Amino acid sequence: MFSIQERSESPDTGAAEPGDPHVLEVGELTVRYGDFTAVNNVGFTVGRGEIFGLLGRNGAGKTSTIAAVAGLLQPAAGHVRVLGRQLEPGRRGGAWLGGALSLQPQKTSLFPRLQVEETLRMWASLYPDPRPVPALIDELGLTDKARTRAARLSGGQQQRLLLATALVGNTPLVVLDEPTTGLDPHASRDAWAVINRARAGGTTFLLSTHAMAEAEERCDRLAILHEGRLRTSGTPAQIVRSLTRGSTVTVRSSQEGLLRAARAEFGTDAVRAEPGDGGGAPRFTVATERPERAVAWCEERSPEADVRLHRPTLEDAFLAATGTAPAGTGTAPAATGTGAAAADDAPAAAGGARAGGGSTR
Ligand SMILES: Nc1ncnc2c1ncn2[C@@H]1O[C@H](COP(=O)(O)OP(=O)(O)OP(=O)(O)O)[C@@H](O)[C@H]1O
Repeated sequence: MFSIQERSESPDTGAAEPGDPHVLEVGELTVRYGDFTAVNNVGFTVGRGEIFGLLGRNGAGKTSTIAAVAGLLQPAAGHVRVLGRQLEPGRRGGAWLGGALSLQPQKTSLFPRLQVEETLRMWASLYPDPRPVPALIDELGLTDKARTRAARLSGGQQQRLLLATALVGNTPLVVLDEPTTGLDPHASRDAWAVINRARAGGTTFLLSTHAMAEAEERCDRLAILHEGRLRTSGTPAQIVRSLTRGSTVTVRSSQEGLLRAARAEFGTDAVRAEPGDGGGAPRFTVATERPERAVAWCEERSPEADVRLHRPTLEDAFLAATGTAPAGTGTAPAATGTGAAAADDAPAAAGGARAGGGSTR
């Protein structure tokens, strides 16, 4: 999280240059704090109307990247272009104030004595073409709190107010740092509905999140940062495909000879005995492009077996990209890169579209 207190008085935006398809272009971005490099040569682009998510472990450099994009800190190297216009070196927050970009502030930036509506009117006054405040309050489910002071809101309500302060600017690019953290599932869904409506109107989003399921479902493209470097980027499906081994069937059974029979049926490379986990019967996994067939085979051979099908998720890919994945999750070694996962032909077996083409570095 970050503060938005540092900002320039001088607007620094301009129309996108003809032929520039990107609302945001980040190139070779490096952010240092003293001797420490928090962001190391990171580059990505975000197209008009996209929702682009930044993922990474705590301390990976997401907030530092966002702060540099918003012009809140001066990068040690690299460039940030918003609507085709490069932020001038040394100028902080220029694009933000000029109406090209708005940024979700952190909770400590709320004035505790200002009411919800007052807060939003104050933020709206900073932008050239703000959204109508009452409608936004309604969209975010804060109508009955419109005259409540910020300090009296619950944590989740404050989070919704912060999202509203970013959206009220009606800017082409909106930057959100963990927008749904602390929201209950209903509020989170409402927040995404608001984001999606803004996107349908042409707004572009750059956001950071730790919510893997949300990122997989809601973001058009993602970048995973690891220790300040860009580990991989692409659509959620591309990233899952490039970093996981495809679907895995886990079988727990004491039946004599089942492991040997499974190896004969599915191949020795596909069947892996798993170390004992203290949970009773021995386990093995079958990595397969046709998991339903493997499930049916195991259940027929060993009716008492505990057979579970695991389709790879973005969380598996994230774990593979940023650390060690637990056994049996079907993750491929991180270094295997694009195309490591086998495509699932059967629709029921597909853990998402198998688009391919994600870039893994
Ligand atoms: N002002 C600062 N001075 C020194 N080091 C900093 C400063 N801000 C961040 N860092 C360091 O830079 C690294 C990246 O921090 P950053 O806040 O960008 O990570 P993050 O990915 O947003 O993490 P989180 O998910 O925990 O919010 C961390 O090691 C952090 O300690």
